[in-house]
Formats: sequence, structure tokens, C-alpha cells
Amino acid sequence: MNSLTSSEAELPPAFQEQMQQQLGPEFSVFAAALTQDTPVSIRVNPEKNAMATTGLEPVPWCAEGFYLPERPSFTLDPLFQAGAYYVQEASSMLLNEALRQTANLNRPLRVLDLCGAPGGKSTLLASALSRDSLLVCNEVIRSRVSVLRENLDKWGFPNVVVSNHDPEDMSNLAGFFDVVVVDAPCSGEGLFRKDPDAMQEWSPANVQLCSARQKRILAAAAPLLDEGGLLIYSTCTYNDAENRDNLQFLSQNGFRSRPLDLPTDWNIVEKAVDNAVGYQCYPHRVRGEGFFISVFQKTAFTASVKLDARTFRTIRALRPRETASAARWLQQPGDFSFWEKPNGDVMALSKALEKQFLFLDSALRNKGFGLEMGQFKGHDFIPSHPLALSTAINQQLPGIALSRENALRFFKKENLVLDQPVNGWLLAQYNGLNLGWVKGVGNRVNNYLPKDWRIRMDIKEYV
Ligand SMILES: C[S@@+](CC[C@H](N)C(=O)[O-])C[C@H]1O[C@@H](n2cnc3c(N)ncnc32)[C@H](O)[C@@H]1O
Repeated sequence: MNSLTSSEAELPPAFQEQMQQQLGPEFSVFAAALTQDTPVSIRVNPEKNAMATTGLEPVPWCAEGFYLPERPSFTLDPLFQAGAYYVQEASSMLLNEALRQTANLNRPLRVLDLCGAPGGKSTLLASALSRDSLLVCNEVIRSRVSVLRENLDKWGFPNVVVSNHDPEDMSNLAGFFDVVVVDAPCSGEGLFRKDPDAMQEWSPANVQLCSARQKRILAAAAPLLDEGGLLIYSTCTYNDAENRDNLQFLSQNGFRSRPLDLPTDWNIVEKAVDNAVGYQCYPHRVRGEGFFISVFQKTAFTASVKLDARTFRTIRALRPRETASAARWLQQPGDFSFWEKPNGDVMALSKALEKQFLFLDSALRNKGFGLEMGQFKGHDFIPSHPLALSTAINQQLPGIALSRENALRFFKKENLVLDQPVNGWLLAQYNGLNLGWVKGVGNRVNNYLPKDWRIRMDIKEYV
């Protein structure tokens, strides 16, 4: 056995032993990599196209992924606040390549991200799918749903449903999905460098708990897929009790493994068990953290789902005058139908997906769907923050270009004072990107950023 360096000595002994067995002579290089800084990477939003990437090193397996030379303050970047990019660990962007190689991304797909918060995989999926696809993003822990919702609002893809269910409570959706992504809660061994808390929580007993929990989630996910549908299982761990055991579990329960063809110079390790194969990123082999991914195709018979719901449970269609008034806020209003919730929120639903939304409305209890547009108040329409960030917004609406200082003041929820008087609803913009709404009243503009979106940190220097 190798002698331990001081960095290795901090790793839990049982973990060291397990990794020595798994990696053999590579173990010391692996342990040394854990003492290095974590690479910083982002994935740009192709629909917002506002982030300059010239000169940045690309992430090999994701066309939209880039490494940054150092970690900036993302909170103080108006482009980050407006959804121009998502800060995502590079290895986990391998989902992009897995999808590209196994799914037909040119046709409309129904996709479920079952363990969704905070939204890294969900936003990746939103970019990879065709515009007429439907993305259901679920998170079981209620307190984590708002961050998922916020990240999806920033990303701006309109055909999203956010739900809050235990996977075992979703059996009404049996056979509905073409793709289910299970980015499972795991022992987090791959995050020891990035998140030292993950190391404190690690124990062999916790690994067993995680493995069993993952099996339960996979067992609940399996029936939700249509026959031939894809189940993508990923973790940020190296543990065989989780990764390998669950590959075996899926291949013995109505799924066939879909191998990927990954260039050898990506240095990603193929791991096979029985007839199934998964792919492991190690931090000493790739510029990224520990991540494991595997794609399966459902072979078991599945009865086809009937989309026979005819009416929404609580929302009502807008009247023609209201529809005309709501429609002017969207670039292609003809693609949407317009609805009002009992609380007065107006929403737009893609007409192409109306049957699916009807079905989801009847099948899921805790969900929010469609593009939230705002509310009628007397003769005015108060547009919503998600509308400002949506890729479906009317691009001819008036806007006001803000300096970086004013953009940050906007995100501090200050009212802005301008040289020129302005009136009415305006999109606050930075580098051509919408940040949110302001309303001009003479030389002052009232700031309509929702309170919850406000930057809380003190800003010492605005410029
Ligand atoms: C690895 S994280 C997901 C990360 C996310 N996919 C992303 O890319 O940003 C796993 C998620 O599973 C959720 N989770 C925990 N227990 C769960 C369970 N029993 N069933 C489903 N999800 C669970 C956690 O709350 C967490 O949000």
C-alpha cells in the first residue's frame, strides 16, 4: 500500500482504502489532485448570447461550456443575474454529450428532470432540447424548489413545469416521458475538493443509505418512461455501491445499457458491470470534479398514456380583449394561449403542448407551469419578472440601457435617477440583455425587481 501524504491523511480512512482499491497506482495522483484548486466553469445560455467567450478554454464535451481563468464574483455580474450563463462544474456537463449521442434532439421530447434543484441539469436540458419540447423539473425538498424555479426563470425557456413531489408520488405520469434524468442524491465523494462539508458527511453507512435511496428513486422513475425511452442516471460519486450496483439494478429491471463513444483523450473512465456501462470522471484525469453517468433504454412493455383531460382544473382562458392585451408582450403570440389563475396571475402556454399541460394539470398536485406573464390591475398590465427574462418576450418592447453601476443598483432594488425623463414600462437592460422591469415616472424609474431576487451582499464598488 502507498504511504500517505498530508493531504491524503485528511481523507476518511475508509474512503482512502476504497479509492486505493479502485484506482491502484493512480491513487496518489488522485489524492494530490484533491489538494488543487477546483476549476471554475460556466455554461452559456445559447438563447441569450450575451457572454463573450473568446479566449476561454472550452469544456470538451459541451459546446456551451467554458473554463474561467479564475473565480469572479458571479453575484456582482449583471449577465449572471440575467441568465446569460450558469455556473456549472465541468464534469457534470457530460450530460450534454450523453444526450447528443442517445436522444433524437431534433424532435419534440417530453423530458423529466426528477432530482432537479438547484437546476444545473435542468438548464442544460432546456438548452439541448428542441423549442417545442416539454421539460418537467421536479424537486422533492420543498425549500429547494424556489432556487430551481429562479434558475429556470433566469434561463428563460418557456415550456417548463416545476413540480414538488416525491418520485414515488408521480405514478400518475406512467409512460408519459421520452427521457427521465435521475441526477441522484449521493454520497458526494466527487465533491470533496469543491465542498469539504461533503467529506464530513461521508461514512460507509451513509453510502449504503444513498445506494438504497437511489434504487428507490430509479424504481419509481422506471414506470414514468415510455417504452424505448431513455433513463439517464448520474451521481457525483465514485462509489461502486452506488454507481455499479444501480447499473446492475437497471439492467436486471427492464432496461438495456446505451454505451457512449467518448474520445480517449477526454480521459473519462469506462466502467462496465454485466452488460451495462457507465462513465466516470476523476479530478486527476479531467478538468472537473468526480462525476458518473450512464444511459439506459427502457425495453419493458409500457401501456401508452392517454392524454384525455379536456379542461384545466383552476385556470380560465382570457377573454378576447384581455388576450389581445397580453399578446402584445410576446414575440410570437400566435404560438401561445393565454390563461388566468385564481390569484389573477396571467400565464402563456405553448399551444403545441396544450394537451400535455392539460394532462400534467390533472396528474400532478404541486406544480407551476407555463410562462408567468403578470397581472391586470385596472387598465394597466403589470408584467412579471420571469416575462422580462423569458426568451419568448417581444423584442420590440421599449428598454433602457443601464451602465454596470445602474444595473447593480437595479439588482439592489434601488430606484434609479436618470438624466432624461421616461414614462411607462421599460425593460432594464445591460449589454443588450433584459434584467427586469422598471416603470418611468418623470426623471425617476421605479424598480420592479421582486424582493426575493435582490442582491443582499454589500456592494462597496459599483464600477
Ligand atoms: C445531486 S442533487 C441534484 C442536482 C441537480 N440535478 C443539478 O444539476 O443542479 C440531488 C437532488 O435530489 C434531491 N433528493 C433528495 N432526496 C431525494 C429523494 N428521495 N427523491 C428524489 N430526490 C431527492 C435533493 O434535494 C437534490 O436536490
